[in-house]
Amino acid sequence: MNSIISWVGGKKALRDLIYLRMPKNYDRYIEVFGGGGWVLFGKPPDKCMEVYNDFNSNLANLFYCVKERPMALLRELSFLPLNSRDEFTTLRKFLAMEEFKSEHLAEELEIATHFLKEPEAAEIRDILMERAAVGDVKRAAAFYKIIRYSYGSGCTSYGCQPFDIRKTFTIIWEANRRLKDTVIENKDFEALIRQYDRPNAFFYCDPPYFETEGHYEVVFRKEDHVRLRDTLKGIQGKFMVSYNDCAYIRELYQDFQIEAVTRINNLAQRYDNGSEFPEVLIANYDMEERKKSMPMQMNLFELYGEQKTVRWRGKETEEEPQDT
Ligand SMILES: C[S@@+](CC[C@H](N)C(=O)[O-])C[C@H]1O[C@@H](n2cnc3c(N)ncnc32)[C@H](O)[C@@H]1O
Repeated sequence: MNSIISWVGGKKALRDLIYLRMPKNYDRYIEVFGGGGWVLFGKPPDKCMEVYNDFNSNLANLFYCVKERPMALLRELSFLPLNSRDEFTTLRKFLAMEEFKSEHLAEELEIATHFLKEPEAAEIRDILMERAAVGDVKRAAAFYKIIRYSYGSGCTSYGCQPFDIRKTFTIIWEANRRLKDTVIENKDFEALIRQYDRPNAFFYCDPPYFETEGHYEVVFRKEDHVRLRDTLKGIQGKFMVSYNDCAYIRELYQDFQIEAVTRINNLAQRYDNGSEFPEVLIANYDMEERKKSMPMQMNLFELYGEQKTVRWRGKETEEEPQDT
């Protein structure tokens, strides 16, 4: 199925290539940089443990509410018609907390600060803030509308295309069923990977692309690319990372299997028919293992957007001619 939202960097166009390159066996699937969750939504639920994570608390809260509070979310959405720029601006302010007042939260924080000494007070404040971050139906509805109505789902400018949000209710119900057994997390990638790492874990990582980090609300610095590589380097489980194809990322992951793939560039496609975007898939296991165990005709999948394969042999890499 499709995700309930478009998301900058969403992997709709790449996900068939990704499924083919996943490990044959794993007993927990963790989507570390969840975003719109396109890869997760496109595959049948894993029988094993499945985790969706994103450090953006609005996103994690939205998916949490779709999973746990679908009725309340739908009620909130149908009470909130939004078809004008003014309403869009109001919702943005609401999300930026400029107009968001949770009386109970404020009171709880005040009590914690008044009656406890530091560092205990800080610890309790963190717990309260973390709890407030998920399960907030009003915020989830506002965020969902912002995405649906903003230009290119970028959440910053009004898309000017009036449409009835109630038409999307069916997909919210579908998503509710799809997420039934999925754990929703709102953590920084390093804490998440450490928490879920086991020998049979599989982490799919789709971080902000190198030099396009600014497209997201959550700050991702250049050092974070190195921190991600270092975290993954030491894990017991398997990982796959998707990135834009560039020298910096190839150098950073030179000790792993790197495969070049291309997909249609959705934005450029509007102006330049047929434009493709070069990307890489990187893994600490053999990405061919699933394909090798499939019947020959499955290789038809590879006709989609594939340029060349770089095979990984320990530290040595070797370019192979294009698959035909
Ligand atoms: C390329 S997008 C993921 C797109 C997703 N795969 C999809 O198909 O929709 C990258 C995501 O990483 C999230 N992110 C940024 N910094 C993060 C961090 N430190 N830990 C976890 N997630 C982070 C962003 O909020 C963003 O949603």
